[in-house]
Amino acid sequence: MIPAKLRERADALRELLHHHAHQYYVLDAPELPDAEYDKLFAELQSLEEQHPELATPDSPTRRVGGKALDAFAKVRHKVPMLSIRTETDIEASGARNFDARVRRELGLKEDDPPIEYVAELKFDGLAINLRYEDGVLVQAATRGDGEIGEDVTQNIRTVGQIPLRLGERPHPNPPSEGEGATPKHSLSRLRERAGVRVPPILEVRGEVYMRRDDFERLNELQREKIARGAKNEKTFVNPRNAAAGAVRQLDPAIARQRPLSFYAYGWGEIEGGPAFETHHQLLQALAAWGFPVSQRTVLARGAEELVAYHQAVGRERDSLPFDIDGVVYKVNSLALQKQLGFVTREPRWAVAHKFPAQEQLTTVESIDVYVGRTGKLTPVARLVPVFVGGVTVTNATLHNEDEVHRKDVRVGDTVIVRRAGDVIPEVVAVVPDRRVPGAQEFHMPATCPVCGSAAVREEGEADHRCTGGLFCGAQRKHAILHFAQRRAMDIEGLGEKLVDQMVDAGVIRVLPDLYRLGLQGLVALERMGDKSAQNLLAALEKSKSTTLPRFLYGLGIRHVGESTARDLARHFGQLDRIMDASVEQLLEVADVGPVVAESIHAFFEQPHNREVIEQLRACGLHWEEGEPAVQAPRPLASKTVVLTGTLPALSRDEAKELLEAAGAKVAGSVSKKTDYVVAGAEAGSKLDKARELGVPVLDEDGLRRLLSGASPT
Ligand SMILES: NC(=O)c1ccc[n+]([C@@H]2O[C@H](COP(=O)([O-])OP(=O)(O)OC[C@H]3O[C@@H](n4cnc5c(N)ncnc54)[C@H](O)[C@@H]3O)[C@@H](O)[C@H]2O)c1
Ligand SMILES: [Zn+2]
Repeated sequence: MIPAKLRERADALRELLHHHAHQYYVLDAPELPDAEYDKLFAELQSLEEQHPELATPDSPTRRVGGKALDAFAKVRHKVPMLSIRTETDIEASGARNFDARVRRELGLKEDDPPIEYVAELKFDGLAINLRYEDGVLVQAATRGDGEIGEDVTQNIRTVGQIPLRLGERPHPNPPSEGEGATPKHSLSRLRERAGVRVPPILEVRGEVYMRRDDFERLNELQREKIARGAKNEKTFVNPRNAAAGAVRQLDPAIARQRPLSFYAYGWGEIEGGPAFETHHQLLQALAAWGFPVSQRTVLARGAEELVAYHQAVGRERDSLPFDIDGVVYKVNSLALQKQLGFVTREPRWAVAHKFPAQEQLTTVESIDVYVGRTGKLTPVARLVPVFVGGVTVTNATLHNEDEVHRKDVRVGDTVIVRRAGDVIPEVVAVVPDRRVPGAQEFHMPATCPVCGSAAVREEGEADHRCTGGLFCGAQRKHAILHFAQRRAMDIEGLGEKLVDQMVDAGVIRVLPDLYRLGLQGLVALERMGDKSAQNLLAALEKSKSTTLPRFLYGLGIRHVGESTARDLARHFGQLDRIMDASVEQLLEVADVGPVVAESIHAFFEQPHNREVIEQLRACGLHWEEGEPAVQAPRPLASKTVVLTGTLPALSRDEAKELLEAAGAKVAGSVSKKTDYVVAGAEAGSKLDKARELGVPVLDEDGLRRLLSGASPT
């Protein structure tokens, strides 16, 4: 009799695994990290092995993957698409266990020669079966439950690396360097061999995946869309998920925008064509026919070469441009593969040997806000330390306030953390049913946690920024470098290395410290010779005599580039007038819009920024000041004008320039908001529209009267 407790546990596990497999395979929306799923899976597997009476025919341990979605046409695979047994022991013994098992099953003795394997990367994407008839791609299908998959041909056709037609030319865009390029040697060798013609029926199997850089870019794009208020958009938790979502997308137009890649590693039905003896020969043929085959696929003899491969790939894993979750060993000889055969859902001749998981569960201890060198505020989750992607992670970025709210991350939450490659660790999702009661929603602070200046978020921007650029400790190095650059104060010899050194040594905290340092202070710096110190002092002295536009630009106010600095200087004449200008007054400057005006205003509103400017003046920085420019009359400010047809004397551009100089906005189409339409010869639909809406219509004379401020009619 099996204890009721065990039976209940097995039932509970099956239910849990069913749920999570459905989320993962069918909905592309996993709720748990793979490592967590694997743990539950292994627990059920061992329960069922110890008590075979517990097993049910529909147990997740007996099945491959998920179910095909009804939205897709179903494809019955000619040759089932199986799963691969996972060797969970991530140490060397994983490879040795597999080799020993294979040898045992083949009845080999200890002194029999080592078995030859093909060792491959285990790409973390989505398995696809590509069917070619007479060299033409006719169908692409997902694995589904292994027997029946989904027809995703339309979407797969958008993947550039998948050849649509074989044999005529090499595949259209071979991956650039390193990974993914078809091995040259095998290509040429195969071309020389006789009988490499493409079989009339050929099913190629491989992994559709998304490169990490493509994934990061895609998510960045998604975040921007969400920041701009797009509904129904989301970020993806990992490249596998993004790839699976793209392939199983009902709209091929969307699939086309998702950058996918492909590696071939196997085959299904093959009819006609050359005969192959080994897995490796077939891979080489696939490469010759134009499929991307990984250059990291190697032949290995015996267990120790598998161990070496596992270790070598493990070291390289972070620097690969895509995610892998392990390596796969396959018996090379097709005859031996046949002899070994299959168990329920997996071949006996292959095994997946995993690496440490790149996603793990942990808890958020606090959410801190980090200030970057340009003043950007980034919320960062401090985590209970967790081993993920091969290192211990203690914090993870949350990007920005919207991201925190969208993922709804709160202090105390259990979260999935991902660390892959050299990308900074990220909180990808919260596990909702593990939320502690009373967990508080996160809010971005209103002030910079480093310097206390106001933190603002501009319209249409996702990020909050510190406005205390001149004073903020986080922005110190950046502010000094910006100030010193050639187009600003032009302090020769004050480069990045020196600024790092000065700030790190604590001799410079704010800009004016530069001018107070003196020879002694400089020479005290490591690696600073007398001569360089003298030169730097001279450069600093020289920089004191500058111009208002240079100084303004050097302050590093957000959105104030060189040309805006010039416009501001010309318009106001004096620094104090700029510092005291209201947003409305700033808006009067040509080319200064609301965002720029707000930014300038916010900058000078920070007392610390003003202090720094006063100190700089006290250090002797000076420039010529002038009177504010007399503003040209702008009789057409806030008017909208539409031009149509050909005017007798003025070209379209000239008319536009005159109108804009008078403050008018020149629009491309007529609406109720249009104040005037200026119509010349052969005016078309715009003129009709103006009449229809009752918008006043002027000729060139009328335009001139309008520009002079007189009544146009
Ligand atoms: N997070 C969750 O909730 C959840 C749920 C279900 C499954 N999973 C994850 O899915 C995985 C298990 O399932 P599976 O059956 O899809 O895959 P698997 O681990 O059994 O491996 C088979 C798959 O590996 C892929 N593969 C990559 N490189 C290959 C190569 N060189 N040769 C052959 N195959 C290669 C193919 O897509 C193939 O279908 C586990 O990692 C599990 O954690 C996670
Ligand atoms: Zn700050």
